[in-house]
Amino acid sequence: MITVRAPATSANLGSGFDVFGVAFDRPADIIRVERAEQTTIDITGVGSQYIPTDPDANTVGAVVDALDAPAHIEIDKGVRPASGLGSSAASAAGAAVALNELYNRGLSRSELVPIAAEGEAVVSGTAHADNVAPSILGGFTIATADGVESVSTDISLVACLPEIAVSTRDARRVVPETAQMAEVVETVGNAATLAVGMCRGDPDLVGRGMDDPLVTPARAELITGYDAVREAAVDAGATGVTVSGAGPSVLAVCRARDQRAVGSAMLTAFDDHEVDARVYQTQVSDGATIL
Ligand SMILES: Nc1ncnc2c1ncn2[C@@H]1O[C@H](COP(=O)(O)OP(=O)(O)O)[C@@H](O)[C@H]1O
Ligand SMILES: N[C@@H](CCOP(=O)(O)O)C(=O)O
Repeated sequence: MITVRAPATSANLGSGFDVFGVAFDRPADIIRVERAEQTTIDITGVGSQYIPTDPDANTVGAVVDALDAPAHIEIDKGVRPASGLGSSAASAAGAAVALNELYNRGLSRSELVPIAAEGEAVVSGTAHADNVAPSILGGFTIATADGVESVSTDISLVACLPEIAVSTRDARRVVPETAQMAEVVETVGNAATLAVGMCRGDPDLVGRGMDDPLVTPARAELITGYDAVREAAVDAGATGVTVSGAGPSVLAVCRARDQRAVGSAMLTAFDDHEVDARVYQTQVSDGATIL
């Protein structure tokens, strides 16, 4: 049996829609795989009652197919589904790393990224790799059609997960189909600023680079209290705030010393809108680990 811990992730970071991602140190999914004639899936943990065990509907099933690696797969969910914290991706990433090991396929971590992304196509309709890339490789990742880059960095994060469910499939429907050239120019500038900030470990640059005039405003409408939560986080010291992935989690970047205050301010702002929430104080961390 092979056991893998695959972390939660936050995709987009505002200006890097479908491209940027970061790995968290927690929460995480634990994936256990054993060789079998036919693939079967058992699921426990947070939100497991909402996740299909049919391999054709679960993100790990697509990974089994892509690696031709039938197995009995146990998924212990630490990452709540429909959270904006890469729940479906954590399982797919963990399964890709575990099955590659179980069947000695010999693929590199980078080569496993497009394979795990096939799992995302099952649930969201698009094989976007911006969650599976950091869950497999760790760090800050840039995933494009031509490959994936990963940078280790020391950046503190706060993710606030409200008791609201937003499916990635639904949240992709609100993304505008066209953009004005001025919006494209602004987004390119912000994305470049963010990437430099990650390389330098500079929370001010990262926060400045998270602004996005295209996707985030449409997604924010799906999150009760988003504007108040954003404002509260900034007042408490966050250098940047955006929707985590497709939402409903809200992601803040800050200095380590401000993490507690930022988290507390975000919780209070959601509470003011009668939304229960929980907070993860985390930092950009390693990818999937074979235990
Ligand atoms: N292994 C899995 N883990 C989590 N969700 C899964 C898994 N397989 C399929 N799903 C489905 O994917 C959807 C959640 O994925 P998604 O909407 O992308 O949310 P998240 O942002 O948390 O990844 C749910 O409908 C869930 O049933
Ligand atoms: N780029 C995707 C990311 C979805 O992330 P998730 O954590 O919400 O699954 C998108 O924005 O649709």
